[in-house]
Amino acid sequence: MSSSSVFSSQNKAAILAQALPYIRQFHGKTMVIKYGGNAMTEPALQRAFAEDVVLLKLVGINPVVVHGGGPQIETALKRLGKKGEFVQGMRVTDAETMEVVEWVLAGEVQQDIVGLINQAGGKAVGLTGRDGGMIRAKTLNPELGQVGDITAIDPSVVKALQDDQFIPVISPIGFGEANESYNINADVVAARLAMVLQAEKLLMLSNIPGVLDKQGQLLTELTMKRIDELTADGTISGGMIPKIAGAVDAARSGVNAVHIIDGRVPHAMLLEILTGDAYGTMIRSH
Ligand SMILES: Nc1ncnc2c1ncn2[C@@H]1O[C@H](COP(=O)(O)OP(=O)(O)O)[C@@H](O)[C@H]1O
Ligand SMILES: CC(=O)N[C@@H](CCC(=O)OP(=O)(O)O)C(=O)O
Repeated sequence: MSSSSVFSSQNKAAILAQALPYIRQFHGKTMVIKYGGNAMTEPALQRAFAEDVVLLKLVGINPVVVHGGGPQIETALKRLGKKGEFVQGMRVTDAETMEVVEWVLAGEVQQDIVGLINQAGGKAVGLTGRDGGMIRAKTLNPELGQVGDITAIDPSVVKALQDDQFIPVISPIGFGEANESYNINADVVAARLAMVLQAEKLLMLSNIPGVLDKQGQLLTELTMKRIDELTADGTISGGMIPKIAGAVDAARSGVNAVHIIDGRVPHAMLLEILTGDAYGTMIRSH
């Protein structure tokens, strides 16, 4: 069905006009967008995502993209006869896995996103946490190998790029005291960057409608108390653990709005930012 048969001209005009107060409110503000590996599997959806990012930039909002790539790393490991192992949503990362992680994230995944944003008319620049000395890390837990715990973030390279109208696209890789590489969960990087950049919003795009309860129903809003309950009873598990932890940290540290939204819904991010409609799960700081 073409979109013209769904929306009348008046409806389209109403939707566009609705965006104006949001464009005004968010002009000049930074929004950190976590683009999860599970949300980037469909070419048409990837193009829609890139268009949304460019549109945000063109209306004066500063998008900063932090990408994941868990499933893409998994595919590459499989080719080498290896299988990923996760503990509490973190990939156990031996030296060989670290090489694959860097090669996949800073290679094909990042370059695909950069290419699509540029094709859509933006000026994207791919970075890892090494660039501009952005993300310093240390070992999180020796049992997880080279999984990084962020010790410091220097966002000056991101700010410089933003000021020159570039769109930063960041791979979640950090570096340590001896210049060693660290694999950091992309949700954690996005949340920490949102905090240091004092972002207006942190949007996390995944392959689920939002946070679901035990019955699989969408929870549209989550308070800290409810998050504690859902974590304690195991409703929040696997990849949702670092996502929620990052969301909570960001919400508590002054990021105005933190949303977990469905990256499989075309333009969900744009609708969330530029209309009065609520999508996915919003995490509250109290
Ligand atoms: N309560 C929950 N609600 C929704 N998803 C959950 C929940 N608990 C665990 N998950 C899992 O978390 C996954 C999202 O995290 P992750 O796989 O890291 O996604 P991404 O790669 O998009 O960051 C979901 O696909 C789902 O399997
Ligand atoms: C330590 C850790 O788990 N790192 C992640 C980094 C990529 C990521 O976070 O990708 P998604 O956002 O697609 O899950 C990993 O190796 O899979």
